[in-house]
Amino acid sequence: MTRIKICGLSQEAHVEAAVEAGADAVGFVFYAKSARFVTPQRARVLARLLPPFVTPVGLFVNATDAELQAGLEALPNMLVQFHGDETPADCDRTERPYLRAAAVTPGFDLVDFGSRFSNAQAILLDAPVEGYGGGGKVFDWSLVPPNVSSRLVLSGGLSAANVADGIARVRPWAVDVSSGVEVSKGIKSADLIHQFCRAVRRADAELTR
Ligand SMILES: O=C(O)c1ccccc1N[C@@H]1O[C@H](COP(=O)(O)O)[C@@H](O)[C@H]1O
Repeated sequence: MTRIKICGLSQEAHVEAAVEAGADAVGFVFYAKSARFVTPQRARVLARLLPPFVTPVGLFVNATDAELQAGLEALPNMLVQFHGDETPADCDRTERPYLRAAAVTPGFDLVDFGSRFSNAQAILLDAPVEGYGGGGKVFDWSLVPPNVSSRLVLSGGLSAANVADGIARVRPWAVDVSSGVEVSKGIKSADLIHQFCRAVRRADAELTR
């Protein structure tokens, strides 16, 4: 079963929609330059709506120790997503479970990346975009080698229309979406969140037939 993360939430209604739709994780963007930025205090309010077994994820881009600490104080049970230029040592700073994002370009060596970030719970594959992420761009899925030992989260330009294809080709542990469930940059749609989660479930059902 492919796990689902809905990222970049800033409104109560969309956190509720993600939970109702069956998302396994919801992401809060602690990167001030993002259109989806929320303060740790706001994320804390939103995360109170989460039931057990739905994981809050805090997304950081080249954060300072103080920024990381503020996020962790607001959401002590969060999974950390490093989506910038962080080194393995940067990611190990918090001693917390984390996802490490990688921009996939021709020549990208996923095996080497996975062994450098061996403490990551999963490697999150994204397209190279300006502003580090959340660009709604799909990368070339054929660049992902088969049978990599790292757990993979597929992201980058996913939507209800293409997520089944992505799952069939990459066979990721989880998928992550932001732009593809928005009506405009930073504005989520409960309807699109539901459509996305239904498309993932259909894709899983198709693969087990
Ligand atoms: O969402 C953002 O604004 C963002 C900013 C900086 C780094 C990452 C960001 N989001 C992550 O980018 C990927 C792909 O998103 P999209 O579906 O293509 O819009 C996803 O992992 C988001 O969590």
